[in-house]
Formats: sequence, structure tokens, C-alpha cells
Amino acid sequence: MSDVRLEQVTVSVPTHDGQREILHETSLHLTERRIALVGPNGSGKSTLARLLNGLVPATSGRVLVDGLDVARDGREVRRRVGFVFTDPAAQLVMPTAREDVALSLRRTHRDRTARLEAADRVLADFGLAGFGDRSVHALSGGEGQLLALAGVLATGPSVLVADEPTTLLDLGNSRRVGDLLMGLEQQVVVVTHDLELAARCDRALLVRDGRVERDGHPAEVVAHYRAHA
Ligand SMILES: Nc1ncnc2c1ncn2[C@@H]1O[C@H](COP(=O)(O)OP(=O)(O)OP(=O)(O)O)[C@@H](O)[C@H]1O
Repeated sequence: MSDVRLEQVTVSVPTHDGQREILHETSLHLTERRIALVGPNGSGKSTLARLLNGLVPATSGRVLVDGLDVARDGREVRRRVGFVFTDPAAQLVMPTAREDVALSLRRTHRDRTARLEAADRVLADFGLAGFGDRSVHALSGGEGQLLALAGVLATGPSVLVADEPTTLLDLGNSRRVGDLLMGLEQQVVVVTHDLELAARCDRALLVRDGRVERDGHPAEVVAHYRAHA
């Protein structure tokens, strides 16, 4: 399992009259396989998630993934830490589903024909057999999210960070994506408002007002959150 550390991390953003802290001096050691970040809107969950692959830089403190400093070794960290956005449209960049997955395979499969064949195998693994020629814009929300996950996982990350991956999905697709995430071998850090999904993780963190208010077993953290929402 990967080893993710935050050391006294603060994130500040400029405001019209100075600076505002959106994450306050946070230290964490994440080694569990499945970790949920829960909490109210605007509490800092996405900020915390985005720190893990450098999408958001720490204003002070350090973020380390397997000992690599995100600020110094950003390229190598981004190779290890895959990121899935809430809206798959944010990351599906190629015209068809097959080409989108193939783009993720360009490092491991130099030959184009082999790469496209491998992309079809990946699509099949994610329940998208037969979708290869489909435009990425002609997919349902669930299919798009599965394709986005397939594309990120095809790059071979050791950590997957998913920011509200089930928010746009109906119940069936939400379960499908949730089951897929919970079954992955990789370390998974998931930001979610779905407390059932959070309860299936090994550890949960309740983020509020830019601080980790509770950190522990999901059942305990979710119960605390429900009682103090
Ligand atoms: N680049 C930025 N500039 C200014 N403010 C920001 C920036 N990024 C985030 N914020 C603010 O920081 C706070 C935390 O944002 P963040 O997106 O981390 O919250 P969140 O817990 O993921 O919220 P939600 O559940 O609504 O997605 C919010 O008040 C947000 O408006």
C-alpha cells in the first residue's frame, strides 16, 4: 500500500483584503487501502484531495507520497497518484472511448494497433465492451464515470484519488462505481457525500472549516457527522 503524508500543511488563497486559510496546519499519515473524506460543502475536502497530486499546492508544510515530495517531484507523484473528477467531461479528452483509454496506454504500448487492442480489453474489464467507437460525449453519466476511471487506472497509479465520483450518478451507477472503487487493489482516497460509501471504507476523515475534526473508523466518524451535521 502507498504511504501518503501531510506534514503541517496549510493552504491559503488570496482574497480582496488579504489571505484566507482553507486548510489549516493539517498533519496526516494515510496508509489504509480505502479512505473517505466527508464533511459539509466548502469544508476543504477537495482541497485536501487535490493536494495529494499537486493540483493544489501547499502554502506551507509538505505533502509526501511514498517519500516523494509533491512540490519537488511533481511529475513522479502524478504518475503514482491518479485523480478522478466528479464530472467525467473534465477528463475525457479524446473523441472516442477507445482512443481516450489508448491515450492512457501510450507509455506502456508504443505500437498503435496493440494500444487500441489493449484499450478494448480495458473497456471490457470496466463493463464497457462495445463502447470503443462511441463518442465520449454520447455516454451516460455512469458510463462516462466508468470510462474516466478506466482511463486513469490504465496509467497504473498506486493511489487513486476520486472527488465525489458518484455525485452525478443514479443509484444503480453509483453502486456500480462504488463497488468498483471498493474492489480496487490500489489505495483509494474518495471525497464523498455518500455516507454509505464512506462507511465501506477502512478509515474516514471528517473535514470541517479547513480542519480534520474527526479521524477514525468510518462507523464512528459517520455517526459523529450525522449527529453534528
Ligand atoms: N482557488 C480558490 N480560491 C478561493 N477560494 C477557494 C479556492 N479553492 C477553494 N476555495 C474555497 O475553499 C473552501 C473549501 O473548498 P473545497 O472545494 O475544498 O470544499 P469541499 O469540502 O470540497 O466542498 P464541496 O463539498 O462543496 O465540494 C470553499 O469555501 C471554497 O470556496
